[in-house]
Amino acid sequence: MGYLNKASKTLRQWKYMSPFIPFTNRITHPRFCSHSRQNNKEQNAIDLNQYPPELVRNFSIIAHVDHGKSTLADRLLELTGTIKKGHGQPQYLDKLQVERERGITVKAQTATMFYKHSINGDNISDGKESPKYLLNLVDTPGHVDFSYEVSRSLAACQGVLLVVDAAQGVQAQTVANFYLAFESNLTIVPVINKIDQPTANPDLVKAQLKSMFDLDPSDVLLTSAKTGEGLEKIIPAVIERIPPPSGSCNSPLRMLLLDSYYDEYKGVICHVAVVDGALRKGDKISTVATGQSYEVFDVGIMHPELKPTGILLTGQVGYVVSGMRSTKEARIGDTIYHTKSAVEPLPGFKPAKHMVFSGLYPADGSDFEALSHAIERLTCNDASVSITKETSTALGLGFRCGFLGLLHMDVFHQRLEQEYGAHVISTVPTVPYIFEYSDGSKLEVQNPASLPSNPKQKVIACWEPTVLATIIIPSEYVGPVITLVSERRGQQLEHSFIDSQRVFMKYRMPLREIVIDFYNELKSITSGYASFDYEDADYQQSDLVKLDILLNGQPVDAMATIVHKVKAYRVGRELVEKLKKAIDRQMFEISIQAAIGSKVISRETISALRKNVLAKCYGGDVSRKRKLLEKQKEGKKRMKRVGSVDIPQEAFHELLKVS
Ligand SMILES: Nc1nc2c(ncn2[C@@H]2O[C@H](COP(=O)(O)OP(=O)(O)OP(=O)(O)O)[C@@H](O)[C@H]2O)c(=O)[nH]1
Repeated sequence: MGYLNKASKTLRQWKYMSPFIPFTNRITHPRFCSHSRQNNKEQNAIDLNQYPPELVRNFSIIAHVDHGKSTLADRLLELTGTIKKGHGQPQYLDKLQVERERGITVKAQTATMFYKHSINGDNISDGKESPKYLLNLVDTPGHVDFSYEVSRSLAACQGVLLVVDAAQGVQAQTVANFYLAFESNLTIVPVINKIDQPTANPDLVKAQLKSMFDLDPSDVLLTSAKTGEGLEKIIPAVIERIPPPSGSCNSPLRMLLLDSYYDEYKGVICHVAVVDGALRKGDKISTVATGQSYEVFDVGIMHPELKPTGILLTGQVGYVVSGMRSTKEARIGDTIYHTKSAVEPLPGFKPAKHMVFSGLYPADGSDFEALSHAIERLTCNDASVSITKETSTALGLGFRCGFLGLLHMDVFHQRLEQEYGAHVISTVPTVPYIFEYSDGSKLEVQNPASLPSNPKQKVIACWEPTVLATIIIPSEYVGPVITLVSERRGQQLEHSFIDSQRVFMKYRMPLREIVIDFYNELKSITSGYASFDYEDADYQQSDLVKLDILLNGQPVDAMATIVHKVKAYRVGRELVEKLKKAIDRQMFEISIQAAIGSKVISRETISALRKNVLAKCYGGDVSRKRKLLEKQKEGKKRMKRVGSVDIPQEAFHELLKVS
């Protein structure tokens, strides 16, 4: 997290505080124009014509979570004068609330910097100045759920700074990110950061980098983004080791669409990398996906805020504002070209793979329209979520959403609540299963409720998605970790020592087993020392059953889940026990049952009793009584009535914890 997140947050805050100005009025609106006038001045200041591809370097900072990417990015921005010194430390107050609270980066951010440097004297002996380089830096998220952001960012780069914490050494996301960069043929500049820490052991980390990735210890840079030690060597290394972009200046324009978001004043803002040719303000451009033509109203760089330059040239990374009305028109990975000159599309990206699905319903059924609006706006800035409408007998109208992982799902919920004030109930996350029936038909199931409990056709086979999981731990925790992973049906594929104290393990595991609480458990049994990463693998055949939850004999579709047969009894019992604790006593007795088909496998009963919120309120303080009743009314908004049973929102949350 760092200044780059702050810059995008400021832009978004400004957007939400301002009254809506229709798109068509934006170009002539006084506020828009004064912004443009100011930007025109800046436009004069930066002439991108001075930066042919050989003076451009595009690089990402990649690392395991918390190894210091964003802090290092802040320091590089300060060093190049892109931001003022001192911005780096207190930036927390200005970041996205969700990122600040969790201390993680969620979205990759790009910034352009300028730096004077001479490579081996660069023939500047006859009094000429060192050439100035244009550097595009991309700060990426570290968490596994957002590795899609990392792989997209790498498409605009020719090299990476692979940052490793000097005390923690190589961790699971270091391995994953190294291979992402390596497979994309990028130049890797290894950086050992946090050398100021008392437990730092750079020599050990150098040895790990050599043994795991064959990186030469003499190429490793040592830094402390905190004290500033060693930072001066980073940019020269970027310029000298990372090659310039290789596109052709004389070919027709081809730009890769890296990301897009919606701004109420400017409309859709696309982040692009110019692969070939040049783009100018006023040009007519089209996208390969839609073929629609747009005029370029504004083009520039992120410095780190949007700075118009009127032009973007081969190898440069920047932003484009055209007449696009929705981010749906700006498909990430698409190729943009000059409308009149047809081009061969760029390879683009693999589409984001949704690993986890969950239902999202308004806590108060009458808020469906508001939730729908909030989701639509949020997905404009997070295109990696898939959304389809669905209906639940228990919860009414809602949405089935696909996420990149559980953290991504949590972040999406939190942003819906914090940025749009939407109160939602989410159903137990599930993974996409495949069921095959005796008539040969196959059904992909993203919502367990859609699977008939007593199907007409016999199920002859079920498949579940698996992942290749990487776990790195100190050797003393090997025993407990092996026990945990085998309880979660993992098959060991690899087990090796990184050095004398740490072990690298690779498993094939069912995705379902890691989405629910696996990482927390892994952290807790290893006193927080384990690091974990996964990539998706194939489907495997598995013995799966649908587990229904019934309240007073009525199945609650939103609580249905699919589990492995051997775990069904334990999961059924735990679900029923959790629900018993979470549902308040009501005026009548409530039976809670878990069932497979028509067979009940677990049951609990909540005895009848009215919860009297005024019970502890002695005497006649009317205002206090009123407050309690109001609070109860507010609480009821977050209740769902299934049949005659009121289910609090927390009951749905409790179900998320049963694996
Ligand atoms: N001692 C020390 N702490 C550092 C250094 N660099 C970063 N930190 C601290 O490490 C923590 C994580 O730093 P970030 O820059 O947010 O790490 P990150 O890799 O960007 O984290 P994610 O984006 O969530 O993956 C913060 O508390 C930083 O202040 C360093 O060189 N020395």
